[in-house]
Amino acid sequence: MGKFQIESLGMPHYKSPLKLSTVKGDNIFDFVSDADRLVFDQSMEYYNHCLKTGEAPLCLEKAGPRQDIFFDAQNTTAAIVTCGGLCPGINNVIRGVVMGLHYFYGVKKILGIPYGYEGLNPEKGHGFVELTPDKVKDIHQFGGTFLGSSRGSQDVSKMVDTLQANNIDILFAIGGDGTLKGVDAIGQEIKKRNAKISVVGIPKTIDNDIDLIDESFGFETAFDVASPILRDAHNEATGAFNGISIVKLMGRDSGFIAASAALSMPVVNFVLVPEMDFSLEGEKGFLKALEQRLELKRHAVIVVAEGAGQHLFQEKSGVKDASGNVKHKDIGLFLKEKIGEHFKGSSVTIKYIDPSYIIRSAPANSSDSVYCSRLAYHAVHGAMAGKTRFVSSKVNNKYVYVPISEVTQKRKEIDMEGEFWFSVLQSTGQPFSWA
Ligand SMILES: Nc1ncnc2c1ncn2[C@@H]1O[C@H](COP(=O)(O)OP(=O)(O)OP(=O)(O)O)[C@@H](O)[C@H]1O
Ligand SMILES: O=P(O)(O)OC[C@H]1O[C@](O)(CO)[C@@H](O)[C@@H]1O
Ligand SMILES: [Mg+2]
Repeated sequence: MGKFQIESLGMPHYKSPLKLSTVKGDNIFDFVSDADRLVFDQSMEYYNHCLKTGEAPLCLEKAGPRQDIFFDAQNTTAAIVTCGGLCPGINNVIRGVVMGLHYFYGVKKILGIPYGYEGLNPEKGHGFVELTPDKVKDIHQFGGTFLGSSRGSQDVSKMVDTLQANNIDILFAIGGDGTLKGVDAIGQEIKKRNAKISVVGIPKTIDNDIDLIDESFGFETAFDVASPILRDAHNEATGAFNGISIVKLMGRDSGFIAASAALSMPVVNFVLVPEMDFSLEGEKGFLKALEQRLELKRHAVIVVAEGAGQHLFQEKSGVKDASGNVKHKDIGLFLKEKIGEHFKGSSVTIKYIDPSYIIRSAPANSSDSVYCSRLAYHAVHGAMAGKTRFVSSKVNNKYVYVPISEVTQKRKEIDMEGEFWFSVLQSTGQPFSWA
């Protein structure tokens, strides 16, 4: 199977109940065909490479409703699970999937799986929640997840047993890299058993660290919530002679939230992210740069991502969460302590702000709400067509289906040589390099 080729459960043999068109110009949306593809790498360099080598360009399958579908909607049971940390917009996605299944296709039975993959382990005794349009119609107004979530591994084989025992035909998993690896493993087990169950991922993480896709839903809301906190941190810093505000923002291994929040509220003087190597001491160290900044302006705002500067700790964090993710040492408090020691004896006021979970438990902003609905509808169309082990996503600003295995190979990080990071440096005025 070629790269980016979406796996299918079999020949679609039902006609879609959607009254769409197949001709252009009639003002009715056209069904999307599996042959509708979009070139992945749009650079001139890649175009020239393809011309030179005769290679066909790598393409992604366009998302959208198919004319022929795999599942008989009347007899289809779908299920939705949400796993990992909270993220703005989860409820919008749940709502969108339920509405799409019910109103577009007429699917009658939709089950909510409580508390993440735990809910697929009958020994936990969580049961299922029956989801109807009436039950989910208002949930987009709230942050969090209507279904509850969890971390921690579950036996893949047992989870597939549960799907089969409950005649579930489609599983929608809303989650980050771990969830997507999990649902891909479930998909592989389903394939081994030659069962006809479609598994679909909808990438969720405020860290925005899912590879290949433009952005994960909820990320924008997260830095939107962080933005006024930075404004206020700036007020605190300017309110004192040599005032320093340190704000720690989430971002386990990628610093997108810290960097985007700083760009959205351009009062930040230093952004420290996990992708960055920096030292505290020395002529080119962070403390020297901070000293120079205070000398010049008498205040400074520092935004530090949770996973930044872990190399500065003498001992690595040995602590992991239930899913095996490393729980990083507290870089915010560490910085506060080191800055305090460095400026000991001089008149410096340090304010430390840790908004922590506040940025991810908020409801989705308008832009994320739009995004969540569209991702959910596309997930429904792909699943009903019998596609499996794919994520509904946006790449190069277009809605596409991408094999889950392609987005879970590595984590997305800020490119330190890229224009995005350069814009952060232009905004903060911090040194381009710490070496
Ligand atoms: N390779 C895997 N196979 C099966 N299940 C997995 C795998 N990796 C992770 N999981 C499961 O996926 C679930 C969610 O994983 P995790 O806690 O890492 O959150 P996440 O989806 O990555 O979201 P977040 O962005 O909050 O980290 C957990 O129940 C975890 O055990
Ligand atoms: O404390 P929890 O719920 O395990 O989650 C913390 C982690 O989850 C994230 O918010 C991603 O979902 C990370 O930024 C953070 O490191
Ligand atoms: Mg994760």
